Amino acid sequence: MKGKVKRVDVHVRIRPRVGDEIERNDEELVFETPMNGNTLVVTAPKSEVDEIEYVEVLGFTVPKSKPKRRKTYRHFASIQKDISNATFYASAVEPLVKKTLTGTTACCFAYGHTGSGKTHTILGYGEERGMYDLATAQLFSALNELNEQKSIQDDQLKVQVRFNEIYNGEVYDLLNDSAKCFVREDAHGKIQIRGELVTDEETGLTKPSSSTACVATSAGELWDIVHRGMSARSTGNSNVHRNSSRSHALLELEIVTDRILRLRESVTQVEAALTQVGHERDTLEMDIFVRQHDKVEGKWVKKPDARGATQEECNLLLDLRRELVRLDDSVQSAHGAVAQAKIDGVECLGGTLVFVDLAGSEHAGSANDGIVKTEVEQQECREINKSLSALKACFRAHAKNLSSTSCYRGSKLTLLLRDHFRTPQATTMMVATISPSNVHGVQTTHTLQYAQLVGET
Ligand SMILES: Nc1ncnc2c1ncn2[C@@H]1O[C@H](COP(=O)(O)OP(=O)(O)OP(=O)(O)O)[C@@H](O)[C@H]1O
Repeated sequence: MKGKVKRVDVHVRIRPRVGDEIERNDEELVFETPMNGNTLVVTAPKSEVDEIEYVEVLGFTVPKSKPKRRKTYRHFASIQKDISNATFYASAVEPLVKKTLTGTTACCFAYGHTGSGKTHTILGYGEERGMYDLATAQLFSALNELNEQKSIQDDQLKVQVRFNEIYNGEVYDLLNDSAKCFVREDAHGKIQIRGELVTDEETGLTKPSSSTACVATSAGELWDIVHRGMSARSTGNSNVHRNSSRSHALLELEIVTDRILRLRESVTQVEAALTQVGHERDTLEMDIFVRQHDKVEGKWVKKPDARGATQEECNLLLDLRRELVRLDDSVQSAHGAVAQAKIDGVECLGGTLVFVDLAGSEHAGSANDGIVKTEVEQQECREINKSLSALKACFRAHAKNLSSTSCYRGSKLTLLLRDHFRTPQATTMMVATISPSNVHGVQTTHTLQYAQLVGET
């Protein structure tokens, strides 16, 4: 059932009936896959509401229009029914891990309504190993082989993990007790997730703490880190009582070495010093300016008797400006050292695999869809819709290789994904999970409509 490979591949995964669906003996939707398996035709079972009803319109008796029982969805890379996780992995995720091992970025999205099989696919259950597990096993098997040829400890390949949750337009660090984070663009246009401002006791420099990044040297260690994040996701923190099905979870796995991590830390240190000195210079220049001017009707007007800066101030300004130029050079060379270490290292260094578990598709309807919702739930709906629309626009930009970055500003989710999507040769796939039960027919329609829009990019 495999189809053509595109930059954004959408795989539909249909699970068997489970639990209540079997007990209630739910009727099943009929799935057909004509046209090389890229198209899915879904037919709902016939029911009483399908009996033709007649209504009076302008004095004429006409049949009442009904929602169609048979719907067609196109543009899928594959449609897979009742298959094991291992089979799904081999066809849809293994190629992404291979891409990561060439040093580029691969993103894997999971979308579907609550209970449709996202967790079963991504995390697995019991004997059924999930995508995280199978992917990390494949990653570490390749890294261990490469590490055997490396005698220097600093160059041993490891995996750096970041795990964040986006709920109601805010970002939370799942590896730091769900602490709230801030998304910023640094001076080089890179997206950074930052925590609160902290003062370094040794240097006295104030800098934002970065979001937690844990380093794993084996698949077992990585699995423990992922589990820690998953349990933070299900419990939330004391300030925010959120429901994981209404949030997006973003797990980033990057291939690194101690050498790269140390060089990056030195970049952060120099950048913090640059910011501090820049701040001192700006404050001094502003003090001089304010002393020389009066504010008249909202405008700054130079005082007739304004005196220039003192000799001491001039000297200090000169020193600060010289220091800024020196630090700017240091930042450039620190960045250069990181880039060089990547070039000197193995091909896979910097390769990144990103898993995104999207909010349940049942929350992506209209905030006022007739179902009674609290104000918080309506706000959650609006945020989910906003982020999914922005994501769709970014998939489109990604597929067309567009250079514009404006679509990524549409939501925190897309802002966090921006650098991944824009990595040269980055690839993306989405798994849309659905249940065969007719009871979930409406949610299945939502999932497939969104999946089709993404697939046609
Ligand atoms: N492909 C599958 N084969 C067999 N059972 C499955 C499959 N997918 C899901 N299930 C079963 O269906 C049930 C619901 O699946 P799962 O928990 O993965 O849904 P979910 O979409 O992650 O829901 P939630 O958003 O609540 O976490 C589970 O008992 C799971 O084992």
